[in-house]
Amino acid sequence: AEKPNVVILATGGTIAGAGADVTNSATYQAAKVPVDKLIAAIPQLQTIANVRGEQVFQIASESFTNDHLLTLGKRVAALVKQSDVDGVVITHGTDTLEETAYFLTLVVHTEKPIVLVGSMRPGTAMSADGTLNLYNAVSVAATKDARGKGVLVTMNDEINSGRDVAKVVNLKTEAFKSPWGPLGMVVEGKNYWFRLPVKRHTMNSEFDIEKIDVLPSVGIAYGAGNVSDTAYRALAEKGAKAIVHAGTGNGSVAKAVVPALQELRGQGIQIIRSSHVNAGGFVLRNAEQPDDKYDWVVAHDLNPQKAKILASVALTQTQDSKELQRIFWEY
Ligand SMILES: NC(=O)CC[C@H](N)C(=O)O
Repeated sequence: AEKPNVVILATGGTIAGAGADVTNSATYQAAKVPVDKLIAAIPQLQTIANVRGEQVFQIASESFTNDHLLTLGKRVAALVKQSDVDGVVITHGTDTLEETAYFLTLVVHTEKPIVLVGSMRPGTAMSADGTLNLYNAVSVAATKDARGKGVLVTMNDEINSGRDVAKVVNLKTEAFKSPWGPLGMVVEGKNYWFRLPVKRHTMNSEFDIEKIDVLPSVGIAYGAGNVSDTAYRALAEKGAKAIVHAGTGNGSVAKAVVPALQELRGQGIQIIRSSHVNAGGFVLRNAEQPDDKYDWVVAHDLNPQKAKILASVALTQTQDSKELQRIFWEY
């Protein structure tokens, strides 16, 4: 049989990082090594697929903007339409990898595998994890088994859903976890699957990158003890169309903040209650706060940064809070 064709879109991050010494596992510069060098370092890639690379960006992922998301999304959407492309791998910094993975899950209409991958150690370090992670990502993108399962993330031998995986530990190579468990494992270039995502994604999404040219501004403000309403009001003043409340516990909102959020909702800004508990928040509607009365939205199980992505994608299509809540339940 002919080998599948896999395109690697490189965006930077630690997987393209370089340090001064082999002992530098955490002190290094991200986004240094070009994609052709990453590919050339793993000749075994060519035994599983015809692999070619494109350098889309060369940045650390904390500097991703909405414009980067749109540029990358449109490139992925164009590639998956080509008959000579069977799968796409995206190398990415790990800090916002979960945001990009979720964004692509929402807006790219394809059954072809799209796999995001990063690393926790630069390629110059002892026990660098990038080569195996990239080999695994290409092997997943090259297989028909990965089709129709939504955007995937391969790190540390696990295959996770791009929808719910998050970076939950830094420094460790087991940095990425989904609160609902991995979809599968990849071992010696073979993938083994155990579950499927049930939320709407890719082919079944009502959103389409080809119809999105601007993402509305959505801000995140953090809940903690002794919090004030300053950050919420500042985001509103700078033109946020929605504010994600990165709340404590079940997205709870401090007494000092509730009046500001009621007022901002009155001005038309959408208020979205999420939770920043890091092993997986789960916000219940009308539990901690009377969301129906205040006309607020709850983020379901999405962490604040994923809630921000879904809100900005959804706001390209609706300004209605009920519709927004439906979208937060379905995606
Ligand atoms: N491990 C990493 O990739 C982190 C490096 C950098 N902060 C980034 O996200 O691009």
